[in-house]
Amino acid sequence: MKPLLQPTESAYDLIADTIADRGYCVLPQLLHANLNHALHQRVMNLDDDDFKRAGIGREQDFQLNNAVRRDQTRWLTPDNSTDKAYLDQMSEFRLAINRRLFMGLFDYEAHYAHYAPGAFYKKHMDAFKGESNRVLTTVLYLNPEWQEEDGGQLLIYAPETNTVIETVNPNFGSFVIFLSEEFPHEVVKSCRDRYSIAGWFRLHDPLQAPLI
Ligand SMILES: O=C(O)CCC(=O)C(=O)O
Ligand SMILES: [Fe+2]
Repeated sequence: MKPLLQPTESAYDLIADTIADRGYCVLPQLLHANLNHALHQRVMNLDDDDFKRAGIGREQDFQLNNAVRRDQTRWLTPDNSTDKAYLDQMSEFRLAINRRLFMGLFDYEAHYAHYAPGAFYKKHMDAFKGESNRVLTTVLYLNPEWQEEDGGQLLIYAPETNTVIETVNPNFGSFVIFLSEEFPHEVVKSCRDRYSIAGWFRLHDPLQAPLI
């Protein structure tokens, strides 16, 4: 894919200010329309076999897993040109946020997620302080013509409470960013096939390979 111009510097300014202020940010659009469309094509062309049932942390217990989440996932890899275009864009995003917020974001990992009709992901945290190096979560939604009654909303809760502060419909091109260690969230039961890319910016883990 050709290099993409979006997002603009002023979009990054807005995102950084909002994260610094509230810890999360919901954008109706972020990426270039061509990239959103390419990612949509890509996820629609993946076979069921390409996806794996998602697990929770290191927990391998099927019953428990099944009660908490029912989505299927597949990691993005740079050997696919569309995945690479998205990962490159997120690399630019990472540097833009680091320049503004000095968060020291080191790398990024992301997977496509498919919620079949009836699938959900119960209230959870993406990371716990000191236990993980995931610090900033992103979600890009790839669902044209989503209707309120299709369900599948992302609910974001105020830190350490049962109060929903944001309800996000998984509309095509919408992009959500939140501090992984601060905000409990859940995906309510989806009545339609629901597609997204969930990703996490991480800090450097000093126990892993040393920095060169
Ligand atoms: O798809 C979403 O709206 C959120 C997914 C999520 O919470 C996760 O994969 O950890
Ligand atoms: Fe999550």
